[in-house]
Amino acid sequence: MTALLGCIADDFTGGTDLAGMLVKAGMRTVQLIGVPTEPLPDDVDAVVIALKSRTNPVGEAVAESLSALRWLREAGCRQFYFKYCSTFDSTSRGNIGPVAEALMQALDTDFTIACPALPGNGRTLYKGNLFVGDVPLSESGMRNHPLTPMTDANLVRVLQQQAQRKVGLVDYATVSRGDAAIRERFTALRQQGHGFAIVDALFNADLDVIGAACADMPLVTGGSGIALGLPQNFRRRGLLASNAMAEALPKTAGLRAVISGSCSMATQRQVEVARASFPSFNVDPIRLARGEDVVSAALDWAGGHIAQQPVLIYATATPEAVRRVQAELGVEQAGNLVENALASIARGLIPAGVGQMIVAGGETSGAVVKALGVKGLRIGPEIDPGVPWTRTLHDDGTQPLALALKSGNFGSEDFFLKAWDKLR
Ligand SMILES: Nc1ncnc2c1ncn2[C@@H]1O[C@H](COP(=O)(O)OP(=O)(O)O)[C@@H](O)[C@H]1O
Ligand SMILES: O=C(O)[C@@H](O)C(=O)COP(=O)(O)O
Repeated sequence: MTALLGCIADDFTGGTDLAGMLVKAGMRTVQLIGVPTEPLPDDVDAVVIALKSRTNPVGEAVAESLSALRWLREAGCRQFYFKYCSTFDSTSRGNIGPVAEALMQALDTDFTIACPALPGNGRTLYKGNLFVGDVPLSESGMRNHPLTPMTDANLVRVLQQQAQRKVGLVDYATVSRGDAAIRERFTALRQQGHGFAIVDALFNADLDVIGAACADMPLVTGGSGIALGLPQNFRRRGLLASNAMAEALPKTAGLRAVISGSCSMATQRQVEVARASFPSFNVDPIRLARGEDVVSAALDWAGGHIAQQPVLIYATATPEAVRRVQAELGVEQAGNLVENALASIARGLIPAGVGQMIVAGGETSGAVVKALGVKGLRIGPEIDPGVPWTRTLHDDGTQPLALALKSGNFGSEDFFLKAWDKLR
């Protein structure tokens, strides 16, 4: 059987978030890192190609996404999904608009939705405005994001800045009337020349209805939430069995480490809580910029602790501290220095016996997964909404690693403490 749903995620934590949702909805799912060269395993219903294209130059992001789409089409997928962040992380240049438009053109379709709603994690949309918990996006911690600060909550406006096609809205009054009403509104928007519909959603039940309304769309774009509504479309058509065992993973042994490069508010709190429970090492960007060998220092330090308990290695800092560092080093250089250092530390921890690793932060996860040479991930049980455990798929006979790629803003305060229990 070939895969039904082919997904392109713009970062690696976003990829596992999406893949975890699909597994929860009963699709056997693998996440592939970058555009693969090998054929797809055959016991798979959905495939997620995870790119690191969220903050790349637009041209690169478009080219990589198109190349992923080509592979997914050759693999026989019937519907395609472009996954971006539930907080719509992007800048006025993109990359959500330009990538979505390039995929639409390649798939010869002139209409799609854009819906980052994820009610389970507090991301809801009303009148086109994205809320994070109780506040509009622009008042949430995302306004201080190191790479993609989000300062406008109105997604019709945000997407319109990045897109050539007209952006319209399917508001909650329509969504609450069900999938037929949503489809009617799609038709009306399309006739008025819109290429995108931002779709309101407040509750998980809305995701099912919106998913049903998108059954015939060649391309759907959104956060991981909307994907929850898509497997049922395949089931209705007799293409997908109920797969209660979709999340089963073999056990993975080994020592435990947490690598955190996210500066999001949820991660700041998780780091604080974990620091009270296990040994921690701070990676300071200024020391990195001075050329100090922080990587070796971190690995030497870890060697002294890791046999007894999990270790935490983090660059996570407050918005004020990040601003100071960025003012001194520049946004890009600061980000790259930290990502490279954390990735080298993660690579050094494997020969030290680490077999279970949590990485916090989307860009950070991208850097770590690349440094570890991971080709793909089999998706397993959920730790918290949007964060599943995964198991690495290597093609070089290396020992598999249990890896949890945690999106910056996801997870409960005690995430780094409790996650290991799900591996028992
Ligand atoms: N102390 C710090 N100063 C400056 N930049 C940092 C610091 N710690 C981490 N970063 C950078 O901030 C960015 C965080 O992005 P990311 O890993 O995607 O986290 P999130 O998932 O929270 O968005 C990365 O590029 C990381 O290297
Ligand atoms: O949709 C989401 O919120 C996540 O899946 C995601 O993409 C988060 O990205 P990072 O915050 O950069 O980890």
